[in-house]
Amino acid sequence: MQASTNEQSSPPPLSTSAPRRDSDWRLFLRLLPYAQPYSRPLIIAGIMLIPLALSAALQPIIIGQAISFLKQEPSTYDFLEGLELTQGIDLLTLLLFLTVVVRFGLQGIQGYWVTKIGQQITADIRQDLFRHVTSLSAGFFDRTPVGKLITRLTSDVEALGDVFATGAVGVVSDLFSILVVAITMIWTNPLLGTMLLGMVIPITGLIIYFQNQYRQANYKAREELSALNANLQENIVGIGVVQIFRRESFNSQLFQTVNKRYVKAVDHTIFYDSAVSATLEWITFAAVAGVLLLGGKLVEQQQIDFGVLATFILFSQRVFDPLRQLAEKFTTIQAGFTAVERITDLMNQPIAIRDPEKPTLLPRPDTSTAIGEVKFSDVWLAYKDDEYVLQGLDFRIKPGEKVAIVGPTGAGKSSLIRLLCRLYEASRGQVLVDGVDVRNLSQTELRRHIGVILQDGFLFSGDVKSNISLGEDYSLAEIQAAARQMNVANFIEQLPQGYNTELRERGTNLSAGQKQLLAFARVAIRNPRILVLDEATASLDVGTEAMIQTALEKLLVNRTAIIIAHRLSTIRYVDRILVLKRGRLVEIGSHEELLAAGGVYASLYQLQQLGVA
Ligand SMILES: Nc1ncnc2c1ncn2[C@@H]1O[C@H](COP(=O)(O)OP(=O)(O)OP(=O)(O)O)[C@@H](O)[C@H]1O
Repeated sequence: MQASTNEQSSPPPLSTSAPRRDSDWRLFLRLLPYAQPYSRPLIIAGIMLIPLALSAALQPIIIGQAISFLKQEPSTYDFLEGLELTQGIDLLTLLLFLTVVVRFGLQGIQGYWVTKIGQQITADIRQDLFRHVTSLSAGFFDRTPVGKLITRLTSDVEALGDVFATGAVGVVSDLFSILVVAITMIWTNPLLGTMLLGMVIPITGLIIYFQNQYRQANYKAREELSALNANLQENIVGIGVVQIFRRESFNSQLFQTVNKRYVKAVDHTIFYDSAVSATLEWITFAAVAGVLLLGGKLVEQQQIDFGVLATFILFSQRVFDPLRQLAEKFTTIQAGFTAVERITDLMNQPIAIRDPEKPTLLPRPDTSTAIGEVKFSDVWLAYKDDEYVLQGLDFRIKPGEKVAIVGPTGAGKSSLIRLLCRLYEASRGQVLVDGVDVRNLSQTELRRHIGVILQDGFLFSGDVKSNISLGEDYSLAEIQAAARQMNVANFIEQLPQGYNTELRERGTNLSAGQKQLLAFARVAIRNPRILVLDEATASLDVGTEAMIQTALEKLLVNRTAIIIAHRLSTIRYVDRILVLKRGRLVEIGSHEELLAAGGVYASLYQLQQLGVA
């Protein structure tokens, strides 16, 4: 099977400056699958909107009726006629009180419910996003700054959560209220009703315009925030280098530039946010003035009563009330939509390296066949289109063989290992483990059988025990056995809480050698058939290195091993040496053979002997 193109070079990067803007409706639809599990409570919350909106629309009518009733106007409803003054007023007060109870009661319950569901939906999205991001290929992480990813996983998801938490999702009920109030107004007095609605429509248009502008500005602001976080993250992770090279003030200036860009972007969002609030402020007063002007004339001409006029003055506030509410929730909602855009952008990142539908299993060890064979068959790799960093690699490593890979820096040693572990996929050719193409194996199966020890043994925050087991089901006895085998048991037992001692994130409370030995124990417990060591013995003192060498010798027994080493003196014990140069395999042979051949290896060796390289 030959892969035709290099998959990892094709996926689009996370979008940056130019916002790819979807309509609100399409964004809303993307959220729907998350809402589905909560459809029942959401429908009940939706039904609650009906009495809520009705009571909002009824209140101005009841107050208008009270005025009409007091003035004994013809527009008084039939059921009030014939009642005594106190009786009628009591009845209307009771009705008003009922609408108030319905509104406050239901609004509270509905708000609580929706917020709670919203938080659950947000948590589901966060969980999905985490799962997706951790499945993305190494290529994606190579081109995406960590700070940007963290922003999307934290503050973007949080911005979405805020839509629910701040009750901004209540705009649905606000919009429904506008509809009910509009119908009631037309039914009460078509002329005044039409006039008020005539004002609502262009204002809604204006608000939509400002909303769009706000969204664009907000997208930009979020991008700048990502850049800010990426810069921060880089400085914190690289603090050692920053301080040693006295780059503090230079980096501070760089940070200031990013910081200023962020402030500028946020300024734009504030402008559109204020524009909406200001528009609604004056329109409400303009509407009351309009009703007074037109309504006053109608009263004069005795076309309507005072009660109706009072009803419409209240309506003119009520109809803009939901719009005002919308404006208040507007920032949160737009930030929420921006967040959905950015979250879906991340969700849409294709998972470049997938497990096959029907994965093959690696042959199990039995007495007749040895396991741990590695074969590269005409393998090419380009990180970027057509820039091949590995070219036509063709070799076979026998089960149990110890092979070193050497070559000048940038020759492609680490890239070769990435292909073997399928962190990247070959642009052309096949990588086979025990005769099976790595693309036909599940990643779990492949990586279970390859133990990798990197230069910097990364430690997770957690105790020593869990840093060896890495969440898999090993008993304490097994963990202790692995630690003993790798000469690290004594050290662990001397720690304050032994195997339960908490290690700090990135293992800064351990020395490089101790971290290395823990990494050995982590691999030893898994008993892989192939061992990969990437510069594992670099940067250690002589004593620790001796300890590591003994541990390593034990680890190498009955396993295939591939060792990348710069210091050629450390790899004399290997069976064969593969020499890479500019992505090509230029020499293969034992130490003695290669020295005798007088090629690349021999000159590298001589340079190292002289202490030049
Ligand atoms: N993620 C990547 N994206 C693009 N190019 C890369 C990437 N990783 C490595 N390269 C390029 O591929 C080439 C081989 O790199 P690789 O890290 O495999 O070399 P190496 O032999 O392991 O080097 P060193 O000994 O310095 O670790 C280099 O030219 C490098 O610039």
